[in-house]
Amino acid sequence: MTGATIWLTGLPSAGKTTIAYALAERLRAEGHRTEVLDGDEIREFLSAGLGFSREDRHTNVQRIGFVAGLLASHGVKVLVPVIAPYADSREAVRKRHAAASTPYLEVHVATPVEVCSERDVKGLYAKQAAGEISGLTGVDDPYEAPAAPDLRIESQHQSVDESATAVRALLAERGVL
Ligand SMILES: Nc1ncnc2c1ncn2[C@@H]1O[C@H](COP(=O)(O)OS(=O)(=O)O)[C@@H](OP(=O)(O)O)[C@H]1O
Ligand SMILES: Nc1ncnc2c1ncn2[C@@H]1O[C@H](COP(=O)(O)OP(=O)(O)O)[C@@H](O)[C@H]1O
Repeated sequence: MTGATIWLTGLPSAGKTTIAYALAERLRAEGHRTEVLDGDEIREFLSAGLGFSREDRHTNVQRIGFVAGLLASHGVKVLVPVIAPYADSREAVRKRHAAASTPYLEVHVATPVEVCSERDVKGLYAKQAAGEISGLTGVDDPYEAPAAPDLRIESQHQSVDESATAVRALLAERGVL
């Protein structure tokens, strides 16, 4: 079975987690070994204690990239719904996968910040607006959008099912399925 890391990058509430779990369910039903490395879970365990400074986000992304690469090298389809706001952090993960000849695909869930802040799944945009938190990605903290992702998803114009189908089609096109 061909393994791969599929990184879903984008702003909070863009739809990364929802798409990852929807696709994971489908891939598992088709018999593919699949894992989701959810940012929130990782921050509770593997990256416990890390915050949201540039340095901590970089460390978080490198740790997740390392684990994803290991799993992928053993034939697992690894879905990674993690913001990964810095281009150099993502590039380092991509390079390590390339060095190990492990497939790596980058999906930009490119939902505009206006839509994300309306969805506000975790209430973070409201908290930032109320001055209760700062350093929120895409609002008062940087998000460096990928210049050339393998796929760009505009989740504001499609259903979850359509978004998951688009990512699945990318995997098929790149010979990962
Ligand atoms: N300041 C700030 N900025 C961005 N996100 C914040 C922040 N504080 C908490 N959160 C919540 O933590 C989740 C982001 O963690 P990640 O590990 O995906 O981010 S990162 O790649 O390390 O930047 C992210 O999850 P998602 O909403 O699923 O993206 C947020 O809910
Ligand atoms: N096409 C779509 N893809 C993904 N999520 C969507 C889509 N359309 C609407 N949504 C909604 O947007 C929200 C995205 O939340 P979530 O997946 O937690 O975002 P993130 O993981 O990027 O923070 C969910 O409530 C989801 O139902």
